[in-house]
Amino acid sequence: MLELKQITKIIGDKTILRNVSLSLRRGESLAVIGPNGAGKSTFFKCTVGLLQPTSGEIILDQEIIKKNSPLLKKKIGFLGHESFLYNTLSPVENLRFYGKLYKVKNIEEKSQRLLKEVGLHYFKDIPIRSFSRGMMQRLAIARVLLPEPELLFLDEPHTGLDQEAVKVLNSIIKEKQTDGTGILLISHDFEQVLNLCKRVVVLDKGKIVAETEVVDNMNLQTLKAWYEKAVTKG
Ligand SMILES: Nc1ncnc2c1ncn2[C@@H]1O[C@H](COP(=O)(O)OP(=O)(O)OP(=O)(O)O)[C@@H](O)[C@H]1O
Repeated sequence: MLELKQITKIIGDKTILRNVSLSLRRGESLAVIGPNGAGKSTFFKCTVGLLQPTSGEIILDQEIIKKNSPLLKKKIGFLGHESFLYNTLSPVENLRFYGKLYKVKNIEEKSQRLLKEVGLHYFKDIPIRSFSRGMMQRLAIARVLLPEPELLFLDEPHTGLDQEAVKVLNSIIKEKQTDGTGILLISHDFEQVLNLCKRVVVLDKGKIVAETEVVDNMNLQTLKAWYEKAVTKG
């Protein structure tokens, strides 16, 4: 289980996150939504170990986590705004590279299976420089899944994707949920939030201002109305 306790991040003289506390269990799916500039990406970077919080604690399976901690690398798969893929390499070569970096066993077999799963099997040996955004994102997802993370953190993963790529991405996220993987989704897309998550928090001006369970009768309209109210209050 991941627990964030009173995370504050100050950069220069700007307080970007203020005492953010949250927890995420395996098999849970949590969305973080909020206006532009609310601090969502900074929150994401702190939780995946790319940024060190100014104060507060990140606890993963009872262990306090610091920036670049090996435990974070092992257990959390994250997909941020950068794909961390190499343009001159093919999908297979990219996965082989990351597989070695993360000491994955049976890299070749797992890579083939994942490339089929994300629909890139026919393009597996072509350098990715000519790939579309959707294809890149499919490969980025395969890269994240290769070490079989226990928690999957996704920052705006649907942005710029075509419908087919959205379908592939969502079916993978749902499959991982049923396998017990914890999902944290940062998104502007309320439809995807409703479709994929069971719990939603609103981050506004660096603070969590509201939280709700996604109940069965919640639709796009009720979610939006709840969000607007939370942001106006916050
Ligand atoms: N390295 C930095 N130095 C100074 N200010 C920063 C830095 N990173 C982020 N900020 C500021 O912190 C605030 C929150 O940024 P962040 O990118 O986390 O927000 P966000 O909610 O992800 O926004 P968006 O939805 O537009 O991506 C913004 O005002 C941003 O300009």
